[in-house]
Amino acid sequence: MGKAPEEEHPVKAFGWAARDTSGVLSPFKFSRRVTGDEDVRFKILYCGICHSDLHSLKNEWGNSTYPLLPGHEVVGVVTEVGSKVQKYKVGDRVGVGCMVGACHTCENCENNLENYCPKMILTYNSVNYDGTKTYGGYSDHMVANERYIVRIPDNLPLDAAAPLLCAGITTYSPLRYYGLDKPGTKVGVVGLGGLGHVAVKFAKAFGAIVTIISTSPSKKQEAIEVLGADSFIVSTNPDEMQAAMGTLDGIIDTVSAVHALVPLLFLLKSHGKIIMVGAPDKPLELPVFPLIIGRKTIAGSCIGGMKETQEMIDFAGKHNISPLIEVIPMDYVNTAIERLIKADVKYRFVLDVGNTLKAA
Ligand SMILES: NC(=O)c1ccc[n+]([C@@H]2O[C@H](COP(=O)([O-])OP(=O)(O)OC[C@H]3O[C@@H](n4cnc5c(N)ncnc54)[C@H](O)[C@@H]3O)[C@@H](O)[C@H]2O)c1
Ligand SMILES: [Zn+2]
Repeated sequence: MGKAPEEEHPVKAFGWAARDTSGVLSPFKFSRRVTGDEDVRFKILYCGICHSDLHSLKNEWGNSTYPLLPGHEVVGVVTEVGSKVQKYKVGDRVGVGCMVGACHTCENCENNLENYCPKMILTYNSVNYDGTKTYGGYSDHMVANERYIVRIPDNLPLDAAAPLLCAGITTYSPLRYYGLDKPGTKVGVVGLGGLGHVAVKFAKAFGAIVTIISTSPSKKQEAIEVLGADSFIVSTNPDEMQAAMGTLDGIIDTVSAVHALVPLLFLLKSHGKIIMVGAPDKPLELPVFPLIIGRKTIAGSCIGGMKETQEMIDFAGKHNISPLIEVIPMDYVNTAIERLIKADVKYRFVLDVGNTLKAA
């Protein structure tokens, strides 16, 4: 039997965790390590709620261990730094995204792609170098090696910057890697939630012509007037889908549940690509003929490396890209999760941890 979460490390910590697959969160006492030589400790002020938190809370991917304390869009202010920390000082505005560790010797790590390291340590529901569990950002403070700390640009509000640490990098990285970042490129975005709406903002900032493909006609006006999308297709409307056939260079697919790929393949030009970032818990159906005809690609992408994450958030600062958020108190978290299941959020819940997380 290992030690209780509260006794594992010297520094007391407090947050909200789920104890079982019901996913219901409640106050939870645990502990975090002392600030190591290369560590940055920060007080958490805000934490975004990603759909991955929901998948994990309810063990939809089959890999959850409990207690599970989610949160990987974590921002706050530095309270302590280790003696060898170079880049940060007390008072800096910083964040942590989906990872807090990797092997640092494999080919991916050497190429600044810690996100593809087989030994990547996730911010929560993962195992630390010392064998203890990782706990996420629905909590009072965080400690991480400075390599996994991101500096938040001065002009970005901290609450709205939080979602960039997952939703931001997860959409920025494939737009860049798959060449969908060129002015005039025709980019489709499927699923207008947390990831999707940020994908629209980045694609627009790159100069792309952006089409949203959504099941919800009610989102159209805002998508065009507020998010700046160039067009909006209702995926359940055959006429609109038919009219857009063969028009897109690439599609970022952020849908969190099982859905049809073939209608999306038909929207692509020849040589077009669909990049899957949404992570449904069950396999999607993929007939190959719509792929062969027109030499189309279906690919995937997982968050982004730390170097690219800093680049992404600096780009967001430069172009004033702020996710649209609904800031909520900590004790609203279970209601927020229920609303996220119904896609009832525009477009990201962000927990006001700093003002509303009360120690037991
Ligand atoms: N690849 C990665 O690195 C990565 C990173 C973060 C999140 N994710 C995954 O991306 C997905 C989206 O995350 P999010 O936080 O943006 O979620 P979200 O709930 O904010 O958005 C999901 C969107 O998908 C739409 N949707 C749901 N079911 C649908 C269906 N059957 N058909 C069409 N549209 C549907 C919803 O209306 C919503 O707009 C999740 O599966 C999440 O786990 C992956
Ligand atoms: Zn996420």
